[in-house]
Amino acid sequence: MFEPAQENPYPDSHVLGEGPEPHPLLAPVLPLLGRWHGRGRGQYPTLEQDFRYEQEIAFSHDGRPFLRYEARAWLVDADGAPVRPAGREAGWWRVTPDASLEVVLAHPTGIAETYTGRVSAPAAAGLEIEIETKDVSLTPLAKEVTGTRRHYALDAEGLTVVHDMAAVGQPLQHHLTTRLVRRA
Ligand code: HEM
Repeated sequence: MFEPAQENPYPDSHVLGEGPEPHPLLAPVLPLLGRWHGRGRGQYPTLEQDFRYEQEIAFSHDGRPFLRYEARAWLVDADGAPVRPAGREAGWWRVTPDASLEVVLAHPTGIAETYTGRVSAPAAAGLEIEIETKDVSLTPLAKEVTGTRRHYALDAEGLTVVHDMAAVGQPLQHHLTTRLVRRA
């Protein structure tokens, strides 16, 4: 009934210089492009114990003014051995002409978040991004999350992500900090 489909002519790229030319509006966030891997520590007042994890993050683009974002984490024990899969999320980071960000993220735990935020470059080769939820939407079985704020800081050493969360009756406070390096 249909002709055979052709190869996708608009592939995503994680690497500058490969694939489509990045859209000019992406300039402020281009240092994020690529695959990142790191370790983190987490806590929340409702949890008996703090926890450790590893995380992979990937940012790519298809030539339009947004990044595709995906992250997955797994808990590790004190020796770094894997314990079990943990948080996963995926979404889109749209960059506006005034270098503001509009971010949409979805979680397998029934949580969908929209964020607004901004990019700043405080030091040469550095990058700081802060995004805060505008809305959080929950499926019936999701845990109650009412807001989150994320801070991304990129310097010569790598990428640090700090994630604060208001959830399960608690005010906005620290849940996660991850330190990542670019994956070859
Ligand atoms: C690196 C990613 C993440 C890791 C490693 C992580 C890890 C954890 C762990 C270990 C717990 C304790 C419960 C359990 O053992 O499953 C937990 C609880 C929780 N997390 Fe996360 N999390 C991550 C991301 C997120 C995100 C993105 C959100 C919200 C959008 C979130 C919201 C929550 C909530 C609401 C709880 C339940 C607290 C409670 O019921 O007392 N987490 N997380």
